[in-house]
Amino acid sequence: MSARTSTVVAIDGPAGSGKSSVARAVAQALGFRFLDTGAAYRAITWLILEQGGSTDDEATVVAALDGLDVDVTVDAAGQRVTIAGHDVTDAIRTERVSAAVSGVARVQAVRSAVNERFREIIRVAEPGIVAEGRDITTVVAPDADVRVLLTADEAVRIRRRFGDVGGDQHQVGARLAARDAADSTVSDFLTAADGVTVVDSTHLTFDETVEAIVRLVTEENHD
Ligand SMILES: Nc1ncnc2c1ncn2[C@@H]1O[C@H](COP(=O)(O)OP(=O)(O)O)[C@@H](O)[C@H]1O
Ligand SMILES: Nc1ccn([C@@H]2O[C@H](COP(=O)(O)OP(=O)(O)O)[C@@H](O)[C@H]2O)c(=O)n1
Repeated sequence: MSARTSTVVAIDGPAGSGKSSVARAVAQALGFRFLDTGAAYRAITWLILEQGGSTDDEATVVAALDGLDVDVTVDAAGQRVTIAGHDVTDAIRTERVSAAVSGVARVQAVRSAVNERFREIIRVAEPGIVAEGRDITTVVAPDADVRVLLTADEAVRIRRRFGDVGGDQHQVGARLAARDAADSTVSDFLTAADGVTVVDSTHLTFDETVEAIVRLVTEENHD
């Protein structure tokens, strides 16, 4: 038994599996906080691109950590991300950032720095928090009360992402697959670790997916 009184729900999974939208809805249903950890990696990526750098160059990525002032805040109104005082909540969602973010995520010094901040956010969250990303169930919060690997077939994930961003479906699919391939060399979010429950949303509606996870939390709290 941990001394923690709040409930921590950890969700990992590949791109387009529904992590951020489902996690946000689960948090709303339970009255919990919500943490989208990918936003921090995206913010650092945004900063490097803004400065004209390339995330392919590890030295550039490490240099961006020097004096880094990235803040992920979560309150009732949702999550805001600022970097060096700029609100980048919307700017970090562009395809340009998505295409470059894996270069930042593979740098261990970045992961250690952001994980420290995530753990602090999770530690103080009341009455609970839903945190989602690629390594929440395994590295950031392996002791979470409920740990979920949210999956869906790749074709379905591509269709969902295409529905959000539009453009050329073939290109959207190629980019999503390339990002998952790069990210999976860093974190294993394609197979469930011990004690992690797989929720496959391929044939579930959005609401059914949210309900499946809320049920896991409710069951855990009644144990
Ligand atoms: N079970 C589901 N059924 C249908 N659409 C879904 C489902 N889960 C998520 N979506 C939709 O798929 C899209 C991608 O979800 P998102 O939360 O951005 O995924 P991720 O954060 O894993 O990349 C969103 O438009 C979301 O509403
Ligand atoms: N816990 C996490 C979360 C995100 N990431 C990285 O951050 C990127 C953006 O994450 P995201 O959750 O916003 O991605 P989407 O699947 O929502 O597009 C991922 O492609 C990973 O490179 C990570 O390495 N570890």
